[in-house]
Amino acid sequence: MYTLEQLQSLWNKGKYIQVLKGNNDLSKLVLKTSTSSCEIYIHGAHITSFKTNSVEHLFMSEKSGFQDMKAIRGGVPLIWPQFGNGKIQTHGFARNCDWEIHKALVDEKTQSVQIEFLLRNNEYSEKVWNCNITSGKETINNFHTIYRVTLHPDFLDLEFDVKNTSTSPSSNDNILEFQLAFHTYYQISNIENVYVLGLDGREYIDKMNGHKITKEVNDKVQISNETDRVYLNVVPTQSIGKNYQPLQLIDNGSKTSITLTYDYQSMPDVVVWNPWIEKSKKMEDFGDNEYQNMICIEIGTINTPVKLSPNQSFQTKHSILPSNKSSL
Ligand SMILES: O=P(O)(O)OC[C@H]1O[C@H](O)[C@H](O)[C@@H](O)[C@@H]1O
Repeated sequence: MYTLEQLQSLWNKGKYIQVLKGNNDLSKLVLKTSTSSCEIYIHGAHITSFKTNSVEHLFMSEKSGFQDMKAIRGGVPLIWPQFGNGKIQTHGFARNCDWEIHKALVDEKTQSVQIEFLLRNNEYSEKVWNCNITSGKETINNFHTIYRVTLHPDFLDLEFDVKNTSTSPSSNDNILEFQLAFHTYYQISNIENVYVLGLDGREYIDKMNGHKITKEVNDKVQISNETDRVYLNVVPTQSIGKNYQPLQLIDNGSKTSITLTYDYQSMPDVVVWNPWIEKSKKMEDFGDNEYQNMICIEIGTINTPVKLSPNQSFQTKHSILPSNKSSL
């Protein structure tokens, strides 16, 4: 475990990258370009702020704890290797543990700043997360995971790479199986003012209605009650018979929009979540009325987990592109 001073001497890069003391004395990285900024906690490799032209795009709960082994509420929690409930803790452990800083790069030509985090199997993961193997005996999952965050002057790139580092000779054994989601909380003027484009005609698992598979019939998806849906295969296809509409969050209150692009092959699912009134009251680390100022649009691979044989790798990418105010 590095001290703040050690992290600063290793990773500070002039005006572009600074390691600072964040909430509850946890260390955070502050990335800056001429027009944008981003803050990332080492705890969970958790992005807590992304601004372009001084406008904040991410919602953070005022009641979020910043505690060891707990997730931060808001920003971009990284959900890996499990989404929701399952064999290990809800939404996996990547959001609850400290990541290693692996690389820091400043590209003056493209005006971008990049941080690379690394997570490998560790004492904790080895205790809680075993492989499914065919030969009977359970073994630990061996993995090498890279999370790359690149801040550009007007958008943010998130890349996630996983390698199964098991040395098992049999490809049927030691399969690394996981789900993944970028569980992003967007800051909005008010839930009444927003809608999501790009989901029309898609099927979704409606977690508020017994996981019923339902077809989205709205061009504009608006939220007016507790919403918890996993949209499936949100991949552009000809069969829809309409022009391709990218996934977009429109806020008519602030007159802004955010376009979300992602690698459809590796991350075909999109979650839309808002806890609404009753659930907000039950969540300890979330304000009673904060549901009005956030919406989660989560890109991931949830319905079909990824399975990697020993030595196989997985790579994916997601970008968050805010518009200029004038574009609406
Ligand atoms: O409270 P958390 O573990 O962070 O989960 C918050 C929410 O995350 C996702 O969006 C799930 O679809 C929801 O079912 C869950 O309530």
